[in-house]
Amino acid sequence: MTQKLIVATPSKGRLQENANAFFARAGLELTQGRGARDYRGAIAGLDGVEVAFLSASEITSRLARGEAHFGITGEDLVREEIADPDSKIELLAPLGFGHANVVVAAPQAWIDVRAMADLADIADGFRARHGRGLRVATKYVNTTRRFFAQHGVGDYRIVESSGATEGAPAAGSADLIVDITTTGATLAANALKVLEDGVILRSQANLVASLAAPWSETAREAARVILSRIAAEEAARTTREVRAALPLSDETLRAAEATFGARLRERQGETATFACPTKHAPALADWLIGKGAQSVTSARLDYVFNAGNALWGRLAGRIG
Ligand SMILES: Nc1ncnc2c1ncn2[C@@H]1O[C@H](COP(=O)(O)OP(=O)(O)OP(=O)(O)O)[C@@H](O)[C@H]1O
Ligand SMILES: O=P(O)(O)OC[C@H]1O[C@H](OP(=O)(O)OP(=O)(O)O)[C@H](O)[C@@H]1O
Ligand SMILES: [Mg+2]
Repeated sequence: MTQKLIVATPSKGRLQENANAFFARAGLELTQGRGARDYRGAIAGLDGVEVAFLSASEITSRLARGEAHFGITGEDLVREEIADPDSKIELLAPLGFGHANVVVAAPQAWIDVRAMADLADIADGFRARHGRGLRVATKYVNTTRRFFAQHGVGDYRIVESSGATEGAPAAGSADLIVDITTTGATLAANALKVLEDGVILRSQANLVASLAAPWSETAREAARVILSRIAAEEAARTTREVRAALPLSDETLRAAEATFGARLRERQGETATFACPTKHAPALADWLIGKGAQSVTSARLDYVFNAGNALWGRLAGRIG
């Protein structure tokens, strides 16, 4: 049987737009089935691929069950929803969007509680005074249990909350919360503060591969092609082709590489073309002018394909 490669991508929420842009940059055009409610699609020009449009949380559980080969989801969800993630999935690449911290936050009015150790200290007295233990509102149940155990906080109860978690302390349904935050605006609006050592995880969206999925020949070949495009786009984005005419000694070339990470790609007469990390291209240009170049150009590249495909190499090593 030819089992297609299933790629799961967010169909709603914070990650959707950025995930679409990520695939588009890599030259992978996602097409969606007829109705707007159809959650299945394809990638233009790639036969062995089926795309599933799902929520980030559903993507995570399908990766764990091996019902999708690739998925885009937040690391926070991977750590929360998958027991022993290292054996079930591979985080192939952080994607630079969907940044959010999972944090422990308490009412600002709790002036004696600044750090996790203070929380451990008040937990016992809290029961004596209030006749019950601390209540923590969260949807990150497993993450909370692990983190509280590491910090010696034992006497508490979790109140599961799937929405408007930040409102729970003011509403009286919990004493503190564990939730995700980016700007901190929602916490501030609810008069909550993050404990000093209360950042549990700095999360971002990742390209995740399932180790449990059926890796047929068809799925492998499609995965190899997709990962080579993704790697080529990433290499292009992080590289500039910098060109200048000037006399170049071996010593100058060595200095360009050592100082700016710029490697000579081609030389024609006095004109040299360097492949330079994007972040160092302006400094390299300055430096080349200092060495006698009259003008320096820097050009973007669409794709840089390399014979070795490190992303695929890593995945292939794990799926055997
Ligand atoms: N404020 C935020 N800023 C950036 N990324 C976030 C933010 N909130 C959540 N995320 C990331 O996006 C993931 C999905 O969250 P999002 O709120 O978009 O999901 P959703 O599809 O709306 O589902 P839910 O209804 O459970 O919130 C989170 O797990 C996290 O990785
Ligand atoms: O720190 P901030 O920038 O204020 O962001 C934090 C908020 O963003 C997310 O909610 P979202 O907007 O996704 O709504 P939801 O709770 O309905 O998912 C998260 O659950 C927080 O409530
Ligand atoms: Mg949300």
